[in-house]
Amino acid sequence: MRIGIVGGGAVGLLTAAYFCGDHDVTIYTRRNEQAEKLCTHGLTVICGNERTTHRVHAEPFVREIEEEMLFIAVKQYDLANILQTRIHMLQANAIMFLQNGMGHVSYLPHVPHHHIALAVVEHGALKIDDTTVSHTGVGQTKWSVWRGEKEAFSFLSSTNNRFPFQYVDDWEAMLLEKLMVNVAINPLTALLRVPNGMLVTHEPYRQAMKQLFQEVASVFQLEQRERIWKHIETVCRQTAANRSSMLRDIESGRKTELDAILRYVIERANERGVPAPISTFLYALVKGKQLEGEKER
Ligand SMILES: NC(=O)C1=CN([C@@H]2O[C@H](COP(=O)(O)OP(=O)(O)OC[C@H]3O[C@@H](n4cnc5c(N)ncnc54)[C@H](OP(=O)(O)O)[C@@H]3O)[C@@H](O)[C@H]2O)C=CC1
Ligand SMILES: CC(C)(CO)C(=O)C(=O)O
Repeated sequence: MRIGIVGGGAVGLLTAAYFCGDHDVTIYTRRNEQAEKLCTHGLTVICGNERTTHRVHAEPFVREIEEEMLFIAVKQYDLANILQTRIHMLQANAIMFLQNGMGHVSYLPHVPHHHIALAVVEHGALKIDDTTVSHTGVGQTKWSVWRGEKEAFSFLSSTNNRFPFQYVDDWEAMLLEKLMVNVAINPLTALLRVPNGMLVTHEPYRQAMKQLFQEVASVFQLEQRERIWKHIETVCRQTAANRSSMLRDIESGRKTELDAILRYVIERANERGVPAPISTFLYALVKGKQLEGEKER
C-alpha cells in the first residue's frame, strides 16, 4: 500500500519505521533539509539495544500529495494551518490523525476524505535527530473511525508486534480519556518541572492533580471517574522517569500543545457554564512560562 506520513517528528518517524518494511512509505517533512537527510542516510529506529536503519523515501510537503493512506503526525498547533489552508493538497482514500488533545475534532467536518480515523498513540517516542527516533516505550495505538468504514484501515490488523493498533468503537471516549491523562499530567509537570512519577509520589502534587482532575471531570460529566483516575495514576507510575512532552517543550523554549489540551477544556467549560478556576489559573501560568521561553529563544 502507498502510505504517506505528514510530519517527520517523533511519532511520524516511528510510524514510518514500522510500516516501511511492508509498504511503500513516503515521509512528508516541513524542511527540505530533513527530507534530503532521510533519503541519503535512511531512517534509524532505536528500541532497547537494537538499532535498525531502513531505506525510506522523503520529500518536503510543498505540493499536492496523492497516496492511498495518509497519517498526519504534526503537532496540534501546526495541524490547524494544514487543515485550514492545505487540506486540498492531501489526496488519499483514507486519513488518520495521530494528535494528542481534541482541538482537531472541530475541523473534521471540513475534511473531504471518505474515510477518516482518529488515533491515540500510547508509545513513547523521542526524536534524536532528523533521521533517528528512539522507541522509548512500547505501547499501542488505539484508533477509531470518525467517518467512513473501518475496512478502509484493514491493513492495521497485521502490523509489527512492537507497533500494534487496537480498534475501539467510541472515538469520543477514546480521545477524552487521553485528554484527561494529558490534562492531569502535562501542565503540572511543565509548571513544576518534575518527571511524571513525582505527581503520584509527592503527596501535595498528587492532591493538586486530583483537584484538577475532578474539575475537568465535571466539565465533561465524565463517566467511570474512578477507573480513569486510577489509569492516570498508573500512567504516572509507568512513565515515572519521563519528562512529559509539555515539560520538554517548555525546557527547549518551544511552543506547547497547551491550547489543544487545557484551553480546549476551558472553552468547553465556558460553553457549558461550568466553573473551571483551577484550569484557568493553570493555563495562565503555563502559557506565561511558554511565552517567556519563546522570547528567550
Ligand atoms: N512523542 C510522543 O511520544 C507522543 C506524541 N503524541 C502526539 O503526536 C503528535 C506529534 O507529536 P511528535 O511527533 O512528538 O511531535 P514533533 O514535534 O516531534 O514532530 C512534529 C513534526 O511535524 C513537522 N511539521 C510541522 N509542520 C509541518 C508541515 N506543514 N508539513 C510537514 N511537516 C510538518 C515538524 O517539522 P520540523 O521538525 O521541521 O518543525 C516536526 O518534525 C502530537 O500531537 C503529540 O502530542 C502522542 C503520544 C506520544
Ligand atoms: C502520557 C504522557 C503524559 C507521557 O509523558 C504524554 O502523552 C505526554 O508526555 O505528552
